[in-house]
Amino acid sequence: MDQQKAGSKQVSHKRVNGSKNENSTEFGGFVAGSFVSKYKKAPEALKNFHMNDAESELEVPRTPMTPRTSTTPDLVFFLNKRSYLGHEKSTFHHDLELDHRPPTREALLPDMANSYRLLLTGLGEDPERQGLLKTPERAAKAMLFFTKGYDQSLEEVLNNAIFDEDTDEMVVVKDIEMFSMCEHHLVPFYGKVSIGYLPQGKILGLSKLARIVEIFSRRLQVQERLTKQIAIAVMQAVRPAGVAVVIEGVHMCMVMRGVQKINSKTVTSTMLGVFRDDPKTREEFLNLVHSK
Ligand SMILES: Nc1nc2c(ncn2[C@@H]2O[C@H](COP(=O)(O)OP(=O)(O)OP(=O)(O)O)[C@@H](O)[C@H]2O)c(=O)[nH]1
Repeated sequence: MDQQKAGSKQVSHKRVNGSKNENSTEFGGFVAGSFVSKYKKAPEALKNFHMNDAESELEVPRTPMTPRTSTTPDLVFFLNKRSYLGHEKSTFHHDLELDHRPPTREALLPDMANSYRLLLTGLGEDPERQGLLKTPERAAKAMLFFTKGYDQSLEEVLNNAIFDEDTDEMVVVKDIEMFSMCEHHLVPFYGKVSIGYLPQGKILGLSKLARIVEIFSRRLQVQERLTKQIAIAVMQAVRPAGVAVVIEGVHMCMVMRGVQKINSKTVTSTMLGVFRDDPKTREEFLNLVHSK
């Protein structure tokens, strides 16, 4: 993953004419209703599952909140439908491509693989032919990797890499590579994320900005929500005077199928706090993002 981020650039730049507005963060506006109310119809195990406070605060409407199976044996049982397997017994444990911590969703793999087997049959393929024999398992693992962000929390990812620093200069990390999955077609969209914030006494470990991108991009997404979630997470992590996020994305659902526009790019932005209120601060950020 670190290799993946090798192309990202960090810029620290003095703020010019940026006025602070302590009361202007819009962060609270995105807080959605409780987890339980979203899963009213879910089985008991799911209803009783509690996200940690940090993550639930980050949720915006329509965000899928996949339970984190690592800490909830009952939930693993529910998802696995057959029996609860401790992680230590799982044959997938060392095989899974998740790099952030021991895999937690391996209990899903058999059911997911069966679904892929059905899919292959639906396509008119023979899942028993040699080339496809292991495809359902491979595809299931790949899908878990593409959505590994459901298994991550902001708190864990930040790992306390928040430092007291007497600075109010703009920090920008730009061109962070991003890979996500379109929630409408289950095909990838990818692009670059640029994040800026104006610290007020606290700064964030630089790599953590890229890790925040991973938490929210490795899910089923729409680009608008992804942009907003990243901004809110940075706001929550260091309570800066403002956060700006710009994403430029290419959606394979518009390239490989459908309207088939191979050169189109989608640009989304979220501006919070001083970036929203002060045009000069916003302009400074956008200039830094667009500079070579
Ligand atoms: N706003 C937004 N739309 C997205 C995103 N990803 C995919 N879409 C759109 O989701 C829409 C789904 O539209 P539908 O008409 O229900 O599906 P469809 O028949 O597959 O649409 P076409 O892609 O136009 O063929 C399409 O317009 C996609 O371009 C995203 O990140 N943000």
